[in-house]
Amino acid sequence: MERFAIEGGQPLIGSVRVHGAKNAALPILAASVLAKGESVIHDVPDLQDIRVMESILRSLGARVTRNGSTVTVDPTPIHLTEIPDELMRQMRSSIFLMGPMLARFGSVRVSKPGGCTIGSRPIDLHTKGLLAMGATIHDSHGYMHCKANRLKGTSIYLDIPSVGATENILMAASLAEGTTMIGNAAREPEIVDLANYLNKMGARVTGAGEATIYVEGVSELNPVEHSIIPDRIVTGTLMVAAAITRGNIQLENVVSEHLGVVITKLRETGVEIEVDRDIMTVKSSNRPSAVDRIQTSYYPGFPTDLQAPFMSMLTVANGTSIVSETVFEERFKHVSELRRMGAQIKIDLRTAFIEGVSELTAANVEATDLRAGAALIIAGLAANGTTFVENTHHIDRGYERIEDVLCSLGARITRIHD
Ligand SMILES: CC(=O)N[C@H]1[C@@H](OP(=O)(O)OP(=O)(O)OC[C@H]2O[C@@H](n3ccc(=O)[nH]c3=O)[C@H](O)[C@@H]2O)O[C@H](CO)[C@@H](O)[C@@H]1O
Ligand SMILES: C=C(OP(=O)(O)O)C(=O)O
Repeated sequence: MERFAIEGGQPLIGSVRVHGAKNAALPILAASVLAKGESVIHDVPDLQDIRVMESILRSLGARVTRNGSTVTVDPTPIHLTEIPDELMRQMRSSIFLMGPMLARFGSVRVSKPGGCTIGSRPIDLHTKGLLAMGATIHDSHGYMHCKANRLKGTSIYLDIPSVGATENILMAASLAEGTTMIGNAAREPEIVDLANYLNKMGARVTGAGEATIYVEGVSELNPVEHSIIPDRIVTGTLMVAAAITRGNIQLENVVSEHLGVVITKLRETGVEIEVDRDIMTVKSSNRPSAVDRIQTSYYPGFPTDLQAPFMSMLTVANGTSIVSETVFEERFKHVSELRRMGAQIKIDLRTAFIEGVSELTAANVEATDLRAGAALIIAGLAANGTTFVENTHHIDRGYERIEDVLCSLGARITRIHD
């Protein structure tokens, strides 16, 4: 077991580069099986979830190598179509192999994916989409065996603009016969990055980033080189960390357009933000002001993945803030831990009322999931005393060596191996 020890009270100062986006790299690595030959993907963060994706690809027979942040995948030797249950259970994104494996090899056997416990997270929209394209899915002993000769393009309307379902259908449709229309599609920047990757491979995807996506299927895709977009959630997390510590940081490799609502809300709290091409400066010298309302939503709304980190900052704001979580049913698990540190938060169903206190106090707290863990680190950076955050493995799923990044900005944080 590992935990972080964070000595609070140091303002973050300096400059860091933001790594590539986990949520773009995962579907793109899965999509690499659609091509015949070696794909080269740059700026792939070295994270636990990415290592699991690499292990899944290897377990199927693919050759996967890493050199720095460049990952090369050659799916040519793939000879198995069953994803081992122990790998499926390690993360939600294991389900990303369903669409591309089915489209390329006509068969895939998967069990229910694991992932952060932030809600029920069904996969009905993924399976409905593939069924509509002509796949058969046989459920038995906890496994789903999916088969198809060649998938057929069709019109699919998603009840919810699910990121994962949009991506799975998009990948499957690329090699289907005919045109697929995805209505009420997710519009996240990671969808656009996946579509750009597929189009480089020879796919015909239009409308990615909009609510209706069209995919004209082709019979073959080619391996290509691609660079992953910067991680907007890591960027947002570091912005909030700078704000709560009254710091002054420069973030390199940022796409500010991906963070519109986050920048607006942070400016409302009094944080100064300047953008010069892909460099963002975040500066704060005063106690933040409370915000009237934050409501998580699908892109371009406020990202649910930044709800917990943002809430940490609001615990020390001047006034009462209101934060509603509409995407996942159980994404307030950080609240009880923040209360241990002196935060004053009341919950009414899916809305939190945060009455800002002048100071947080250090405590032993537990990361229950990835972003809850990030939120506790942020709280620890500002708290009086030394905070211990248990269960670092959740945080390692999404932040590459977070303690090194924060230490390079002047934080005092160490990883303890018990
Ligand atoms: C690897 C990755 O990209 N993860 C992100 C992705 O997760 P993920 O793709 O799992 O999230 P979805 O967009 O699918 O989920 C949104 C909502 O739709 C529901 N739903 C989803 C699929 C389905 O078949 N049926 C269904 O009911 C979910 O329970 C949830 O309430 O988008 C989430 C929402 O922005 C982010 O928090 C995750 O960081
Ligand atoms: C919930 C997240 O990831 P995943 O969908 O991989 O569980 C996240 O990145 O915050």
